[in-house]
Amino acid sequence: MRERIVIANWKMNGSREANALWVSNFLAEPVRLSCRTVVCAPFIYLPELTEACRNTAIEIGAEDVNENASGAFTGEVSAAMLADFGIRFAIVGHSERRRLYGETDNRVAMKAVTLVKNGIRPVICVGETLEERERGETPAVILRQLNAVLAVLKPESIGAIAYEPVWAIGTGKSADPATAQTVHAGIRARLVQAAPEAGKLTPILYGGSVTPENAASLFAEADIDGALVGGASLNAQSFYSIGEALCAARP
Ligand SMILES: O=C(CO)COP(=O)(O)O
Repeated sequence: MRERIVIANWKMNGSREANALWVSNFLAEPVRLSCRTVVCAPFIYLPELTEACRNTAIEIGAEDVNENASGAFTGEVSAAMLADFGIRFAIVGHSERRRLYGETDNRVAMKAVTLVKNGIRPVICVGETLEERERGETPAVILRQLNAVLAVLKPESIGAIAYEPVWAIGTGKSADPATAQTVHAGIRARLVQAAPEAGKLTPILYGGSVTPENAASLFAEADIDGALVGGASLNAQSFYSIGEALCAARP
């Protein structure tokens, strides 16, 4: 069976005090979620969060990584450094990184490779802009982003693919479940083409204005195996509710 995962992407939010409160609020929920639960946070908080979540159901991930092993890259963090702190997941290719910092498909693929080399599961984001969708380019854009990764990694090395339509991120306008499922099915088909067995097992997450209200309808779709949650993940109870919806949809 495919793994189910909910991932919080806190982006550039949080404080030591707010993070500690988040963890205690999440752990105060009486039932432990049966799906994998990951919190991706800014680099500086990762060691403290890792300690706070040791022996709990929460795993800690990074929001990005540098593609190089080490050297003169001022301000950057390598995969080996993340591994040194026991980090098991990292997001790469988030649309904010692609758009604001000019990350190319190839650079995203290199980041995924360095993570795998260091035993960290890459969560690879793909997604089209509104203009690309309106021009009917969604399948081609997703395939281009996915192919760059599949050129250097086998599907079994990919921790998860996250489909995040850029127009749905932070807008309150989630993709409707059928629209998301169509893209997820296309991603699944490409993964299976690359590896007939392993491709069936790669979790494909949806991200973009996921809330406790719309989560269940998204998770009812056959190829939506979880969520990458931004805004709603800043509230521990909301993020827990999204996890609950996933566990209920795929017991
Ligand atoms: O970018 C996202 C997660 O990586 C989605 O953000 P929102 O859930 O705030 O739309």
